[in-house]
Amino acid sequence: MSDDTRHTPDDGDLVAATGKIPVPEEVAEAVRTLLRWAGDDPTREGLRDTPQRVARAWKEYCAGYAEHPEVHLARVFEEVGGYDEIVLLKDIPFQSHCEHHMAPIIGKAHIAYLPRDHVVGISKLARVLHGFARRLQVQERLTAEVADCIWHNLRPQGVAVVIEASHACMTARGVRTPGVAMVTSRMMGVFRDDDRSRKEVLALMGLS
Ligand SMILES: Nc1nc2c(ncn2[C@@H]2O[C@H](COP(=O)(O)OP(=O)(O)OP(=O)(O)O)[C@@H](O)[C@H]2O)c(=O)[nH]1
Ligand SMILES: [Zn+2]
Repeated sequence: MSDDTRHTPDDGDLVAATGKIPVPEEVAEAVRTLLRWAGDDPTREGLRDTPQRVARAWKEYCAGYAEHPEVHLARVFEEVGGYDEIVLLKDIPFQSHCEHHMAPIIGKAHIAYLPRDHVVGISKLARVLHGFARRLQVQERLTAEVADCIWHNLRPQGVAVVIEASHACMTARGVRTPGVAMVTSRMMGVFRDDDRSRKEVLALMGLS
């Protein structure tokens, strides 16, 4: 018998062969417990692989815990022809999960800043958003974390973040009220201190 046939696959082999991370048995068992508690039979065929799927899905929903979103703001560009007006990334779709019910939060964000000397690659603002959104959140903290990250790492003259989202814990359960959007905002620097700048950025976001 060759070494290969006696070989027991380990975690590295599983990742290499399927691209899937291994799921610890205690995590799978926790999902089985939840399935039983919900009223179903985790041994029936359709649910047999569900614990692994659910566990991997949660790793994906919560991938932000393994990220440091500020790294996306490390590379800046200074040759912008003296551009010193608002930069806005509008209608960025995102998904998060509320920390109270672990239910989806689905919405869009508008992220703006007024540069000081340098700008950042525009995709990086969306990367910062997703880095914080892929965690268990409340919308207020998500809004604040995105704004603070840009403020402290880019050191711009102003930051404005507005998030509009619907919470499945309100639409699919509990009060069961669909069609409701929660709106949160964080204004920093000139957008907080200067009425004209704040009005300008809100108008660009289509919110006034
Ligand atoms: N402020 C805020 N509240 C949130 C967010 N996500 C969920 N919630 C709310 O968190 C609250 C938790 O309330 P609790 O009374 O502890 O939980 P509950 O009994 O399940 O509440 P109901 O959802 O009203 O049934 C609910 O009112 C949710 O709507 C969020 O991002 N921000
Ligand atoms: Zn919730």
